[in-house]
Amino acid sequence: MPAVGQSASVGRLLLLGGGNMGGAMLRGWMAEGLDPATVTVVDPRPSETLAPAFAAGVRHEASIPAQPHDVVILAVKPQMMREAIGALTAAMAPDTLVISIAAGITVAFLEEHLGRRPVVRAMPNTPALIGRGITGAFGNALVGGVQRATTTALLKASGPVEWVHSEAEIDMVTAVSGSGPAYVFLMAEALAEAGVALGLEPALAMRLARHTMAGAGELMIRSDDEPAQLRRNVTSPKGTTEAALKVLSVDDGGLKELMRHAVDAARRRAGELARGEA
Ligand SMILES: NC(=O)C1=CN([C@@H]2O[C@H](COP(=O)(O)OP(=O)(O)OC[C@H]3O[C@@H](n4cnc5c(N)ncnc54)[C@H](OP(=O)(O)O)[C@@H]3O)[C@@H](O)[C@H]2O)C=CC1
Ligand SMILES: O=C(O)[C@@H]1CCC=N1
Repeated sequence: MPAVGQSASVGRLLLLGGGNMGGAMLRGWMAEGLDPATVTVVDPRPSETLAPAFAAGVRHEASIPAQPHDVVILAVKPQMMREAIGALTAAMAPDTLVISIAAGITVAFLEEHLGRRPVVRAMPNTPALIGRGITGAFGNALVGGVQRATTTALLKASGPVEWVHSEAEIDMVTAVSGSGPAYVFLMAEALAEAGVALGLEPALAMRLARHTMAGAGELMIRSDDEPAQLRRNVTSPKGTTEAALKVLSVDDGGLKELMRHAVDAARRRAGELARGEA
């Protein structure tokens, strides 16, 4: 799969929503060599982090331009989607590929408002900001090999792309990896706060927590061992880790059960967003 900058098939690209995720994706494409002149960002108030992209030649529009694009990426909040895509068909041809990253927004909703066309639901996550994300993707029946290759070329600038077989799985991906970075950051906050409670100086406790989370994360990616084995490697019999893990109860309930509840709440929330609940 060529990098997006070498892919001739991407064509003219319209990014609707230049916020956190839209901006992160745009920076990834530019880092991979995508020609800035092929990209238009539509956002009345785009993130300031997009200023270098605009300076490099990415076009900025406050409203949807009436010129057809080959690929449209929807990166506005789910609650804004209906309003934001109202005039979008003016920027599309019948075969324009639509890629939505909005949590909960269904293929059926997009087909209803944009017509029957190739539609991909994708779910990236914020480590995309540093090219270390992971994205789940699902395409409707009109997404064939060409559209799949274009989508993969665009999404893999943020990290690996995992195509799933059913749309329901996208809500599950959202709950696990889309929202997942927040769970990791909460764990870092909790670890640092626990260190402070023991008596460590706060800045030191936070450095210890950040590096521990980041180092353990990197080890999980680079090691051939499963996370459970990496955990066992830290846990000396009758040692300090064992004492802590008894409190976290890793094997029967505890953190694992809490995580199941949390992830299920995220998945159910995706369903509420799909039903248009605020
Ligand atoms: N943040 C995350 O971790 C992830 C988010 N997502 C999904 O990505 C999407 C965007 O999220 P995120 O980037 O965090 O949100 P942001 O609020 O950072 O970005 C959305 C951008 O869209 C702009 N906007 C609002 N209305 C319109 C409109 N009518 N036309 C064009 N642009 C508009 C917003 O402007 P203004 O701020 O002025 O309203 C903002 O700049 C969401 O659907 C979310 O579900 C997916 C994966 C991870
Ligand atoms: O919280 C949200 O709804 C979005 C989708 C996944 C991560 N952030």
